[in-house]
Amino acid sequence: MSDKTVQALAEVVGIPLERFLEQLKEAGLSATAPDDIITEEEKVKLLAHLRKRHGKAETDQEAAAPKRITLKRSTKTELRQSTAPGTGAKTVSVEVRKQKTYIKRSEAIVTDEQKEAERARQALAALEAQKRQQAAEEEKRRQQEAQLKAQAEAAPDKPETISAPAVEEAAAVESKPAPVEVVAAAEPPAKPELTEEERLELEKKQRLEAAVERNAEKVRKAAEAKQQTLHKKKQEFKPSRGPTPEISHDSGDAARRGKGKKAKPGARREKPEFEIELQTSKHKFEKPVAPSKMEVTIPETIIVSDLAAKMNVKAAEVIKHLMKLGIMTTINQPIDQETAVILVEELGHTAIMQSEDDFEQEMLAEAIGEADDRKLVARAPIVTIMGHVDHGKTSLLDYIRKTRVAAGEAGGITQHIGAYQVKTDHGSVTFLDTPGHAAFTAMRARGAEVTDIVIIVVAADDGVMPQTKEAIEHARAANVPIIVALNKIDKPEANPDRVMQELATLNVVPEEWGGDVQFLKVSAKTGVGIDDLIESLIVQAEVLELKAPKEGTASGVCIESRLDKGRGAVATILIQKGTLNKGEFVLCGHEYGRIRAMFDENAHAIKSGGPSTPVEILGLSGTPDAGDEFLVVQNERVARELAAHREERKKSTRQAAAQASKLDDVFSRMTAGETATLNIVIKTDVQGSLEALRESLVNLSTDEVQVKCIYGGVGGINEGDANLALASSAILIGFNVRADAVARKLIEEKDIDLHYYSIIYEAIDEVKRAISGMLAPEIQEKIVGLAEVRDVFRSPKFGAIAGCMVIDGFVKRNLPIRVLRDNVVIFEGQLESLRRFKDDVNEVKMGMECGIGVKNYNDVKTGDQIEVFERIEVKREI
Ligand SMILES: Nc1nc2c(ncn2[C@@H]2O[C@H](COP(=O)(O)OP(=O)(O)OP(=O)(O)O)[C@@H](O)[C@H]2O)c(=O)[nH]1
Repeated sequence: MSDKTVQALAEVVGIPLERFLEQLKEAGLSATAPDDIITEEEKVKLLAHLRKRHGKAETDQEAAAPKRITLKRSTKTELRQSTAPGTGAKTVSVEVRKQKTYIKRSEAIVTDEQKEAERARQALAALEAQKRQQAAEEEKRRQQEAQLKAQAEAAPDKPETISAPAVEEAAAVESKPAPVEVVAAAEPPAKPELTEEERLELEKKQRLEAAVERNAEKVRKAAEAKQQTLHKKKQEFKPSRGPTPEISHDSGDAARRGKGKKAKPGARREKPEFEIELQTSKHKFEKPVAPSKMEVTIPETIIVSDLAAKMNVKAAEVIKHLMKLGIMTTINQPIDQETAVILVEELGHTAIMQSEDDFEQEMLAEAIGEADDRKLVARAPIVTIMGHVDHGKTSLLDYIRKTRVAAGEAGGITQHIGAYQVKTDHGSVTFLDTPGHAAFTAMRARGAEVTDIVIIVVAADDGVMPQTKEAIEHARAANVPIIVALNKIDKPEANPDRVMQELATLNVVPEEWGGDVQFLKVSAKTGVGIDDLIESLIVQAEVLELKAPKEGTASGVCIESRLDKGRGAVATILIQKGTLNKGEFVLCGHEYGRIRAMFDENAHAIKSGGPSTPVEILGLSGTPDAGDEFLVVQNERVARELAAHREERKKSTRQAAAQASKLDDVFSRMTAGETATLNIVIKTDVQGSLEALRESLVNLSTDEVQVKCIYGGVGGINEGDANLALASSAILIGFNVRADAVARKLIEEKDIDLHYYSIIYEAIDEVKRAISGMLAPEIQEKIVGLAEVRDVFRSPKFGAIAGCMVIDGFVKRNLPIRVLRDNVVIFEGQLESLRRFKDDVNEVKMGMECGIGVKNYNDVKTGDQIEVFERIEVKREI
């Protein structure tokens, strides 16, 4: 818009010039003469002034009107109230005050937003009015120009006529409406001032509206889509879902009818939105149309229910499939990895075989955090002393400890921690102070191959004895080099040569006779030859090139542990690798903890220990077993998790671990090319049977399988025998002997394959069948009960009657029995009588007392055991 003079503008808006000039003055503009130019800015200023004047008046008017009226009313009433009987009525006056506030509706409902919208609307209207005004002005101007042009063309020399239109215009101005209306008409052009501040707001508003519109569109589309999906799903599920629309319809009715009543479940579905919600949530799970294929990780053994859970199927389903595979299981039974893999693949999934050690290895890698490529240094040999009873094992250990370890110690021997280290000029030797092969084998059975060298102590005055043989066999089974100490050499009756000969017959041949075993003549009493013995140990260690890393985190094995009243769990551990420091977190078996304190064998507190050092540690959560492996871990979390994992693994692999030493498995292992050796541990009642049985069984060896007698002995089966069988993956054969209680527990726990025989041919036949794979129907003996003889009564009518307590299973009148003395079978036969008190009975159960008369046997003694057994035919399957 172009700038105009005051006069021209007064004419345009139709206001007399004087009044216009007055208004300009009021607005504070500089223009005072009719010919002064009014700029755009000034126009805006003027109109703002005019609008202000107009608006204020309105506001004042409105302000005068009341916006809220509050009415108050109070009413007073009297109440007559009767009190206690006979006291008359009481009058209470009650005043009720009511207050009501009326708010002017327009005021009440005009919110800020509405005000805003109103303002924007006004601004918009002003703009439009301004536009219209401009268009009208333009039109008028054009008309005037056209008129002037026409006049100029008609009389070009008559300038007076030019004023004529101006007069007309002035007259027209005079006839213009009242000034108020002028102001009103003039107001729209004044609106541009509003746009300065409010245009932004207007734009904002417009943007907002556009956004709202867009959003509304989106919501509409989403709702449509939802509706369509819902419809589609309804169509899909209609046959199985039943009359959903009807339900919805009914529910609507129910809701309408039952307002205020207890709503029926369907009644809540009145709102369509909610119905959509409900329906969609119902159909969130889409029924899979194709079987889903998943990857199932399978550990070495897995419980049926766990496997089912991994495949998202019911356990019954897994059991059913296992039955199809010919395997009868229960929900809590473990199955081996191979079976599980077959099953998983049959069900269409992918099986991933996972080693139990995988997790442990991962955890250990995290725990140790370093590859074992550490620098190796020479370490002290770890020595175990074995031998027959009273041949001087303890004396030898004591002598060495006294003279070597305690030398220089003020109080002499301080304590026994299960191991100690001896320092010599040539090097150190670590002795495990747990004499006897039982402890040695027990450690081995737990998988701890700790010992580097075994010293077999043989009393030179006594010679080779049963336990000497056992010790030799145990050392051989462990593949550990032997050094023989011919002890008690100080005794006049000592005859080392004879002992050497005896040992030679056992294939322990002295070096001086061309063999490979060092023999040393010693005396644990006088100390003769002890230095030489230690030197031999060091030489042997050098030959073995015993090395271990000295740097880095420590690992090793637990030698022994105990619970101390004041100190808690105390464990002696032998460090095999690295350096152990006080304050580190260790995991030992399934115990763990931070080393609170560490001591050497002299009870001196120490801060660290290197390879082959035995130390006593405090701080473990419990007492680990001898033979448990220990290692340093980074933190308690790793220690705890690994401990829990080990505990779990111990449970689940108990059965699987022992399967390797089953007689039944020999043939399958042979054909699978896995092993060609059948290890046997034999215990018999007499030496004669042992020799006969051992020879017969060893002679069964073929080109394909070698039957190896790890150990044979006379007497009942004890814990050591069971441990040896376990450590050597051997089967246990008891010929006319039985396992004692401790051994039985171990056999049961570790599922060691134990076979009892009373006829040599039976034993030979069974082993023969096992290694040739001939699986004939088998008569198996099953021990059903065991009774202990507590007292023996003599009766003239029945002979000897054993007063017994049934300690296991049950005793049945008509089943065959055996009488055992010191776990050796001394009689086999039948029961003559079975009585409870004075009544003859057929069966007596565990925990009950009874009187047993053994047919044709009167030599029953207190402490004997009566074993009841039955023979059952077992159909064997390939
Ligand atoms: N004269 C003599 N006696 C010895 C010698 N060594 C041990 N003895 C004695 O032999 C007996 C048994 O010795 P121990 O050290 O208890 O024998 P052990 O092999 O440890 O016996 P167990 O622990 O029962 O298996 C003790 O009375 C010792 O004093 C020795 O070199 N010379």
